[in-house]
Amino acid sequence: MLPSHYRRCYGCGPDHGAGLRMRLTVGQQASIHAQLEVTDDHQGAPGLAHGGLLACALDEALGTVAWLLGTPAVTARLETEYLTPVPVGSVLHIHARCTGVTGRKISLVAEGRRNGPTGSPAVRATALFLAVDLEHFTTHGRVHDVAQAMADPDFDTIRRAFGINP
Ligand SMILES: CCCCC/C=C\C/C=C\C/C=C\C/C=C\CCCC(=O)SCCNC(=O)CCNC(=O)[C@H](O)C(C)(C)COP(=O)(O)OP(=O)(O)OC[C@H]1O[C@@H](n2cnc3c(N)ncnc32)[C@H](O)[C@@H]1OP(=O)(O)O
Repeated sequence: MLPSHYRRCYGCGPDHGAGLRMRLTVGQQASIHAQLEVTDDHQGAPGLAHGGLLACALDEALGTVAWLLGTPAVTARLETEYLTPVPVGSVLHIHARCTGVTGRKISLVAEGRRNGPTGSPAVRATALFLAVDLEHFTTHGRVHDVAQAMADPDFDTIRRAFGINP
């Protein structure tokens, strides 16, 4: 299981009061498994998950795959296909993987399945991430949030990302 890359991240941060609190685990090669429990707070229509929120959950898993490759990266493009509605109370089993790297460009795909990791896909995403350096965050982020993130005792590990399954 990977640690959160930022304690106040909406997708994975343990210190985000209203976030998704996703837990992400490393799969084979450059891939990530994650689960999203769809709750009352995630509705877009009565009893159904909001599509943008599902895209967010896939984005989180996709970004974590890029992080596994040893570099922070940001979403440049994210295309989502919604195949079946996802009711409140479902657990979405997400698998995201890298399909190729060209220079700074990282191509990725993800699927979210209901009723277990081998259930039929409810949502799919194709994404392009761009590898960035730390200055991307220090230049664009709000100053006091950046300072707080850099004061995290785990910051050195976070900025280096991971060399799992190299
Ligand atoms: C200090 C505290 C730091 C704490 C954090 C530290 C580490 C954490 C890092 C990672 C976290 C780990 C896990 C992540 C989990 C979740 C992730 C969520 C991810 C997000 O939620 S993240 C937010 C949304 N995201 C943005 O906020 C991006 C805004 N955006 C930009 O910041 C720029 O736009 C950027 C950087 C994307 C590119 O800008 P740039 O100047 O670097 O690159 P440039 O434009 O030169 O493009 C180079 C080549 O990419 C092609 N290209 C570019 N964009 C394209 C597109 N859209 N479609 C197709 N091709 C595209 C060009 O066509 C060219 O291609 P070619 O080389 O072939 O010509």
